[in-house]
Parts: sequence; structure tokens; C-alpha cells
Amino acid sequence: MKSIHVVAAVILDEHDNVLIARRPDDKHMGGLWEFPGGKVEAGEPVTDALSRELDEELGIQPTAWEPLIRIHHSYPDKTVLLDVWTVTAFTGHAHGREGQLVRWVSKSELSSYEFPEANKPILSAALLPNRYGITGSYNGLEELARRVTNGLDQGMDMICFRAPWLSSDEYREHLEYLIPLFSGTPLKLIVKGSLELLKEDGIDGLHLTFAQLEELDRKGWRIEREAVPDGKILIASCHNSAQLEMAARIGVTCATLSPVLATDSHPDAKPLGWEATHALLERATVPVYCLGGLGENNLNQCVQAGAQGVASIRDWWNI
Ligand SMILES: Nc1nc2c([nH]c(=O)n2[C@H]2C[C@H](O)[C@@H](COP(=O)(O)OP(=O)(O)OP(=O)(O)O)O2)c(=O)[nH]1
Ligand SMILES: [Mg+2]
Repeated sequence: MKSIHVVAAVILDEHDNVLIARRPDDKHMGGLWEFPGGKVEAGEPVTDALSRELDEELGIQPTAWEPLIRIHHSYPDKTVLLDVWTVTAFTGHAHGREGQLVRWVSKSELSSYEFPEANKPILSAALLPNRYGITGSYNGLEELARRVTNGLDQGMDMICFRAPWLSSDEYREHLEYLIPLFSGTPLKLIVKGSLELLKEDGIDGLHLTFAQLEELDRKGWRIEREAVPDGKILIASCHNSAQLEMAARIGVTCATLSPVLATDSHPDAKPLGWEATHALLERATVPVYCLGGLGENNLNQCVQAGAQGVASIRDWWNI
């Protein structure tokens, strides 16, 4: 089946609200909410299509944008490539020029609207930050708290607490020490361990190892509300296309892909390099953080390549 190339926009205002529109009842996916956009015309540059569609549908002219995610999705009746951009500035006043209902909603309200099936990873991508910090080595609770606080102060919005050298009792003790730093804030605390942890207050997400991912997939496990409460984040460590496919099949929120470049923390792992990374990102159907030998300096490069952003240890931990 031929794929139709569609450009769509997650349009943000200065308060980080998102513009959504209701698809007319008589169209494909009619009655569902969508991110405004439409079909790219033959030979038309994608960002020209973005500007044209937003003008036609909403009467606005985007002035600043960056790629968010590209999703290949097959519906029973058609296959689409959704090429989604974040629009952070525009001129004009947004209104439904084609008679469609449009609404500005806060990010936390997005989950109460019904979108087409292909939009699940787009919604995740819109909610996730673009930097993901994984904790490095430390000596004692005081240093742990200091380095984590430091990272949060520098704008690291999502942090994975990883400390494989600790016993599980010690890990738990250190985790309890970290939870208050995150509670009552929009900052996300991601942990390592069993799925049960996702049900606990104060824990925002779980980062699965690739071995856990493969085990869950082997068992035919799929994400459902009971195991992964609404709003909780499930991340999978992936190193190849098979694992990225498993991650999508299971229904994780996002994945890390590593090692993109050589890294001291895993000297034996062969780096993917940029070419293979680009190819894997293009096929991925969940948001992906590039990991391994990367840092803040590579953020733009990763976003332009189609990633959600950058995950790093060394880069933020030791400052
Ligand atoms: N714009 C948009 N389309 C989406 C989203 N999610 C999703 O599955 N789609 C699908 C539905 C449609 O099959 C296709 C978009 O085509 P469209 O009908 O809006 O295209 P268009 O604006 O050029 O409309 P038309 O003038 O050709 O009727 O992509 C989304 O969030 N935004
Ligand atoms: Mg449209």
C-alpha cells in the first residue's frame, strides 16, 4: 500500500499549551482530535507544506519549528508517514478556518482527548523532555543528592536513578532519599527494577534493561492500565532494530538507543555510528533518546536526526 506523507504540528503557546483540532466527521479518522496539518504535495518541501497547511487550516504562519518525530503507521485502509514538527512561534491568530473545532489545551489535558491510533507516540513525544540524565557513580547519599539537585537546577527534567553496584536494600534506601527532591514538581524520577515499582507514588517511570524487555516480549506481555498507571513512563534500553520493534510492540513510552558513539562506560560495546543511528531512528515508532558518548552539545544533532533528544551520564553528572 502506498504511504501518504502527512505533515502535522504540535503548536505551543508561551504557556506551553498545545493547539488541537477536531477532524471533520466525514474525513478519514473523522471526529477524532488531531494535530493540525495535512498531505505534503508532490515535490513540496516538508516545511513548506507545514507553513501552507497551518495557514490554510488555522490562519497562522509558523516562524520557528523543529522536528519532533516521524511515524510510519498502517491503518486498515491506508498507510501514513506522519512527519511531526514542534512549532514554537507563529504570527496570526489561530482559528478553525475550515469550520473545525480548535482548542488550546495544557499538556496534562491531552490524555483526555481521543486521537487516531498513530498519534500515541506523538503524544508521548510532546510530553517528554529532550534531555534525559542517567546518574553516574557517587560516594554516599550526600553526594548523590548534591549531583541530582545540581542536574535539576541545570534544567535536567527527567533523571534515571541507576546504581548497579548497590544491593537492592541500599538502592531502595537511596531512592527514598531522592523521592522528596522530585515530589510536587513536574520533574520526572525514573528508576531501575521491577514493574511493580511503577505503581508507587513518587516514582514517575521505570527504565527496563534490554534483557527485561526481551523477557517481557517473550511472555507476550503488553502494556495495560493496571500495570502502567496513566501518566507513568516506561523506557526500554535498545541497541538494535529488533529491540526497538519489541519496545513498540509492548507499548513502551520511549526508548534509549545505544551506544551511538564510543563510550568509556561500555568499552566493549561496538558503537552504532551516525549512519546506522539515522536508519534506526527513521524506522522507530516510539520516541528515542540517543545514548552513548553524547551530551548536551549533541542535542540539536540528535533532534534533527529524528530523535526525541539526548540521554547522558558523564555529561551532566560530573559538573
Ligand atoms: N493532520 C493530521 N493527520 C493525522 C493525524 N493523525 C493521523 O493519523 N492523521 C492521518 C489522518 C489522515 O489519514 C491523514 C491526514 O490527512 P488529511 O485528510 O488531514 O489531509 P489534508 O489536511 O491535506 O486534507 P484534505 O484537504 O486532503 O482532505 O493523516 C494528526 O495528528 N494530524
Ligand atoms: Mg488536514
